[in-house]
Amino acid sequence: MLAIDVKELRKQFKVQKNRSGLSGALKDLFKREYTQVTAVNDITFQIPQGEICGYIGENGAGKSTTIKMLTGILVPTSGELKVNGYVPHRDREKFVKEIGVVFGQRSQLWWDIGVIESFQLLRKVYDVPLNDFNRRLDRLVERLQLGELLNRPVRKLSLGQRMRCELVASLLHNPSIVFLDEPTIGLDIVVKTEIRDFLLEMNREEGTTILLTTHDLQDIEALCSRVIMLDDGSIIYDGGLEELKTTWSKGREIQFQFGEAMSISRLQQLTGALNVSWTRDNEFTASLFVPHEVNFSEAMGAVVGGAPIRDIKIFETNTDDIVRGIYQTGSAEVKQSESERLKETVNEVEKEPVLK
Ligand SMILES: Nc1ncnc2c1ncn2[C@@H]1O[C@H](COP(=O)(O)OP(=O)(O)OP(=O)(O)O)[C@@H](O)[C@H]1O
Repeated sequence: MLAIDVKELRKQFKVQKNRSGLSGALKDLFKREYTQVTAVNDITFQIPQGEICGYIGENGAGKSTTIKMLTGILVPTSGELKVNGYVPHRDREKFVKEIGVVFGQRSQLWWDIGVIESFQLLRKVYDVPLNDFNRRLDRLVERLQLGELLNRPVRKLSLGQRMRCELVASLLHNPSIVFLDEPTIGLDIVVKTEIRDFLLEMNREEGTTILLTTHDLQDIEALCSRVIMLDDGSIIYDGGLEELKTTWSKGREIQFQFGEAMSISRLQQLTGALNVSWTRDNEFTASLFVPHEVNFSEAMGAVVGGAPIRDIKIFETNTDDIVRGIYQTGSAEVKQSESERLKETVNEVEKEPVLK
């Protein structure tokens, strides 16, 4: 059975229009006008059990709305949706026992009471047998080092401490699917790493399926083999993270610092017929973009063998840049070749006066 099975899922919100000015406000009083916002636009995807999948997109792309439908908080406008075989908004009572949810920006713990009391209340909500609860709580408390925090009220915890408690709260009933909406938001790198390690371990040992929403692509790199990317309510990419990186990074950039001044025509002479492109930073420094289809050592050898070199730096395109590029074009399909882009840069540089 699939953990998550979504077909043509859509969510539209009816939003009241506000007309401008006093007369507009008066008109609004007597006759309201509404407009439709399509937050999620006929998306289809499946997640097998035991997978950790990243769900990413710019602000307002529709991530939280999807998670809210998957967890039964919102009713879809149309489409089909099954989580562990249940229709979330219909089978809520049975369904909630199988899922854990963490909304990084909201707490499921009671603010003024001790953490342990919140956990005990959640045991009652989820109807967890006392022995199972105690066993699981002991393990989680030890693993996430919460021992000293259990009797403190939630309002007195730091953000990192609270987030570790939120995770425990979402896992006390041993769910097989966990939805994490920005679980590392605002945390320092130490706590982020602890949480990532814990999630990986839980996935490995217990086979827990995780759907993770985040703006921190290092969360995705550390945890997810697959990523679903959303733009304006539609899925624009669904596949492996490595595949996304190779398809989109297009190649590598080598920055050369030369021992003598180099003109753009001399640089181009060095690499001859190779399908690479140059960007000249100043008279002694230039960057060479080598697309994946060009042999990297051949390109490097052509330059090193033909000009005096002082220093070389090699840059891989990082995931943040790749994803930013996709967000900007709004599609993981339509893309301008990186080498074409860099050729344009060279043309612009050529037009500039040569630095002396
Ligand atoms: N209750 C609502 N009523 C009206 N519009 C809504 C409602 N909830 C969300 N929207 C709209 O739906 C769209 C998607 O919002 P959503 O919160 O799902 O995006 P998101 O990808 O989670 O963004 P963020 O990264 O900022 O949390 C936005 O245009 C938002 O304004």
